[in-house]
Amino acid sequence: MERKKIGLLVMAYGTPYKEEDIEPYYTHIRHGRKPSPEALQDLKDRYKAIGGISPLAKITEQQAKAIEKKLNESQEEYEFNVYIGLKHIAPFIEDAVEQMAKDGIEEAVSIVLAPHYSTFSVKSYNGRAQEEADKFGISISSVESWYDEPGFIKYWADQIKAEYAKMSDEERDNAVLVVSAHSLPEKILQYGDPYADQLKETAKLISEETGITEYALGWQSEGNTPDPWLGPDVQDLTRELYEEKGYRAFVYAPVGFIADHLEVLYDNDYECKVVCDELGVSYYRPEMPNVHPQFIETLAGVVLNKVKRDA
Ligand SMILES: CC1=C(CCC(=O)O)c2cc3nc(cc4[nH]c(cc5[nH]c(cc1n2)c(C)c5CCC(=O)O)c(CCC(=O)O)c4C)C(CCC(=O)O)=C3C
Ligand SMILES: [Fe+2]
Repeated sequence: MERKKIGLLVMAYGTPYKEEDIEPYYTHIRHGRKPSPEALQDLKDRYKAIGGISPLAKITEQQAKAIEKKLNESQEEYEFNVYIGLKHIAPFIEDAVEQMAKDGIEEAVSIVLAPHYSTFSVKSYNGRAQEEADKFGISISSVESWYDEPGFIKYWADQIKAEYAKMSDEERDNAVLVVSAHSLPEKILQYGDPYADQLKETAKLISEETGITEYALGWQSEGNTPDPWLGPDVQDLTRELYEEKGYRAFVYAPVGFIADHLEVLYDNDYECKVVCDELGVSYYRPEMPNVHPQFIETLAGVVLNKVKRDA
């Protein structure tokens, strides 16, 4: 039987490919307003600190390819053709949809490489994809979130347990798990955005799966704007937890992200580590999902279920 052709739109944040891309990328994030020279230099310095440029571009591509491969191996009804569409750098979401149209794709499914839904993130990705697809008469069904998928929870639970296994007994008895996601402006809560509740649910499921009851929710990587952002920030939270509970080991699980990139390699591995070093406590950070088979299988499953449900 001939397989039905489906476009698989994998959307992600995007990252500069080389140093010269940093300014236009940052300008795009800021809705077309150029960053100040100081802010630009600060961002360049952070990329330099993680090795010059982010490994994210390569990882996003590997993830997209791996999901496509897994999907095409796991069933015979559909043939998935993957397209990467990025939010802040080429190939933009619109470029990917246009390419689908050129390739004769009529039906597509999309997924964002971020687990939690918010009006700031997933809604805007899906909206851009939908709008472009309408121009070409492509029908796209979009996955909205996958923060509570058992395979995703199991991924994190396994990695977290592996970190706890590295601890001395003394550390393990005095350890805390800090579960975090990218902060967003606090005003999202006024509109009933599910983002914060979804992070809470991810943390609860991980706690149930690992049996770790000492955990706290935090937010990280907040932007440089005058309005209030969701807190507590993971660095402040680290100090607070240390002062109030005297924990000796901190395990950071940035579950709002799924790859090694700036927010994890700098904001966790450098900034949180500095605080831990200052307090004299140990720093642990489980490996990010990247192309771990358990993780890829989970996302492929989510996509396939979406296609079957909407078929
Ligand atoms: C919710 C969310 C996710 C997770 C969901 C998703 O993945 O969609 C995410 C991921 C990412 N964010 C990334 C990079 C950046 N985000 C920035 C700034 C901002 N992010 C925001 C939100 C998010 N961001 C917001 C509200 C701003 C402020 C904008 C403003 O000014 O109004 C800035 C500007 C400088 C700074 O603030 O640091 C940079 C460089 C990278 C790539 C890292 C790499 O290259 O390795 C990734 C994966
Ligand atoms: Fe961001």
